[in-house]
Amino acid sequence: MQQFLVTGGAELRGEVTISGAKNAALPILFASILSEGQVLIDNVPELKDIDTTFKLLRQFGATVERQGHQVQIHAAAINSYQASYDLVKTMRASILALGPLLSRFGQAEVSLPGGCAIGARPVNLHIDGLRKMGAEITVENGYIKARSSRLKGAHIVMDMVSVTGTENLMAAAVLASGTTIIENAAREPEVTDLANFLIALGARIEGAGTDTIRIEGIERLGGGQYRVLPDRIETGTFLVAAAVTGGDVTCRNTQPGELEVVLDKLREAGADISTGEDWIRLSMAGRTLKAVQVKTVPHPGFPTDMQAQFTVLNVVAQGVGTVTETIFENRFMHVPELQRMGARIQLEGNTAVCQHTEHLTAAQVMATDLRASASLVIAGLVADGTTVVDRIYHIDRGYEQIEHKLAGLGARIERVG
Ligand SMILES: CC(=O)N[C@H]1[C@@H](OP(=O)(O)OP(=O)(O)OC[C@H]2O[C@@H](n3ccc(=O)[nH]c3=O)[C@H](O)[C@@H]2O)O[C@H](CO)[C@@H](O)[C@@H]1O
Ligand SMILES: C=C(OP(=O)(O)O)C(=O)O
Repeated sequence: MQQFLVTGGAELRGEVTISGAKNAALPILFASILSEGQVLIDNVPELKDIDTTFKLLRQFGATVERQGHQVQIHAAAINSYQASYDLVKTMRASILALGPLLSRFGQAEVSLPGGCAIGARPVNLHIDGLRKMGAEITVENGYIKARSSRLKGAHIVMDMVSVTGTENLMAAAVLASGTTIIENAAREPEVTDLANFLIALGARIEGAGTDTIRIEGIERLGGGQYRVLPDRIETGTFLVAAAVTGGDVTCRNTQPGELEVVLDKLREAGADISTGEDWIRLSMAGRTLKAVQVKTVPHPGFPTDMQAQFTVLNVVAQGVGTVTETIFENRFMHVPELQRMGARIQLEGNTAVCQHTEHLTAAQVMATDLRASASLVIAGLVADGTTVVDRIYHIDRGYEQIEHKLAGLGARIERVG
């Protein structure tokens, strides 16, 4: 099994190019099933999760061709409607096949994704919404089995804000008959990106990015081209890495407007931040890093996908900081690993109370999920000695070439095994 060896002590300096957003590329790739034509998608990151999505799309019968960050998909001839457990278990976002398959072909069988390290992560909202649109759905032998004649537009009020739930229902509604209104919809930029992709293919969608989305169903969706938005979580991860190492890093090919809360928290932590249309520069320039209080909430609030990284920031910073997780019930698996590196963190319910730790020390630590892994790498960048991060297949799910990008900024990091 591969590991990262991270030797602490180097200040990160220089420029890094941000990849396309995993969490936008995944729903967009799955939603291309809705189109009878050829779809060309650009800025698709090279990630394990994207490879898994290609495998699923090919199993359904679509043709998928990738050239670097460009992907061409043709889903004219689908001949299988099943997303099997062996692939779904490696990537929960496979649930995003459900709405598009059902909406275009009237049938879908998707393995229940099950829980993961960060929580139970049920998919009841996806199922309830599709039922409201007329689907017959049973859950048997670990599979969601859905059938329908043409889906019908519906008024859906989501009980909770769900990102992939909103995406699945919005995508399904594109080919439904009549109008669908989704209330209490997720407002994440990735939801808006999916809507913009579908609109580029001819869909009629209004309100994406607000909590009420209105979709007028159409008969068929044509081909088209689209460019995936930059990854705001990858951007935030590099900015935190720059901040804790006392560095000066410019992220290129990103969108500052998607990261407002994260940038505000970094400024509050003492970083000097400047931005342009598609870049963000963070400079510590001898400034003192100060602990901050963060609480995860749906967009436009502080993203749960950034809390593990801010836990490390708070440990390195002066003072006492808190990180409160309100989205997932078990997203603190990085805490015991950071404690093994000497981090002074106490868990009080859903809050991690972080105290300034003068010296983090290298240790062998284990990645448990994607962002937890990123936080361990960041901790390794400031720890005394060489940290060994195990099970880095988690990090490969969502960070493109992280070791090369970090090394380009002066980090001492090596992939072994
Ligand atoms: C591929 C992708 O985009 N993943 C993101 C997506 O995950 P994902 O879309 O899976 O997360 P959700 O927004 O659905 O989850 C939010 C909360 O709603 C609950 N819930 C969700 C659906 C449901 O049917 N029932 C239910 O109870 C979840 O357990 C969780 O407590 O949004 C999360 C929250 O921003 C991010 O951390 C993930 O990176
Ligand atoms: C939790 C994440 O992804 P997923 O929903 O695919 O598990 C993430 O991107 O941090």
